[in-house]
Amino acid sequence: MVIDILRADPKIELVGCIDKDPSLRSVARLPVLGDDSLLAGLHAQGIQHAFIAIGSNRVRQQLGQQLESLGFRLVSAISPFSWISDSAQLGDGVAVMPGAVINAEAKIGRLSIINTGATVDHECDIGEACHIAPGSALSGNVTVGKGTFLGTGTRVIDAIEIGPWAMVGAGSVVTRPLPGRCTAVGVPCRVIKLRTDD
Ligand SMILES: CC(=O)SCCNC(=O)CCNC(=O)[C@H](O)C(C)(C)COP(=O)(O)OP(=O)(O)OC[C@H]1O[C@@H](n2cnc3c(N)ncnc32)[C@H](O)[C@@H]1OP(=O)(O)O
Repeated sequence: MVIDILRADPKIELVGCIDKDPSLRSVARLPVLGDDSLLAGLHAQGIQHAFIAIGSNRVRQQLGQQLESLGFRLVSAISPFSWISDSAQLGDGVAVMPGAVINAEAKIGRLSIINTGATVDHECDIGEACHIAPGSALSGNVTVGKGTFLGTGTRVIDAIEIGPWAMVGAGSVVTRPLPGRCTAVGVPCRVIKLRTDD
């Protein structure tokens, strides 16, 4: 999906993917150049930009720090079929997939994913390395802490606060604040686990 979006951007020339699987030759017709050990050399050869297309919020956040410490700048992959308000603010390295809508004065933290058809309404504040899965709908003034995952079709009523590294099950309707590092599911959404991991 990210390759499709980046290919549609005339300012971007894709040179290849990095992957830890040595048997992988290409992804969506883009060659796999090798594993992470190539990164420093690629940067030295003049490749200045990278995008991290990894689903795990924690791994994406860690790789973001690693790439920036090597000197890469993180580009964003914004689908031309999404809609983003002029007054919204997006951090570096975000993915905004087709059909996503980001409304007025919303903030999207670096390395977050706003997936297919998800809507983030006015003045929402989404932290770093979050994933708002397909078809989710966040009403106005919702705050989502860093690293949090909202499963497919999550609904959140307005002005709710969800803590960092939370996991919200697909189809949940969040009507009360949720603590950090919880797993919560259902309609209405209830906490079923408090975790120590990210
Ligand atoms: C483009 C893309 O593909 S983006 C990826 C999109 N992916 C998703 O949206 C996946 C979302 N993931 C889920 O909903 C998962 O079920 C999770 C994260 C909530 C599961 O968390 P786990 O900690 O593994 O929970 P587990 O599977 O053990 O289930 C615990 C209980 O919650 C229930 N449960 C799990 N998910 C849900 C859900 N979405 N809604 C309601 N109940 C649920 C289970 O039935 C189980 O109930 P039981 O104890 O009565 O049997």
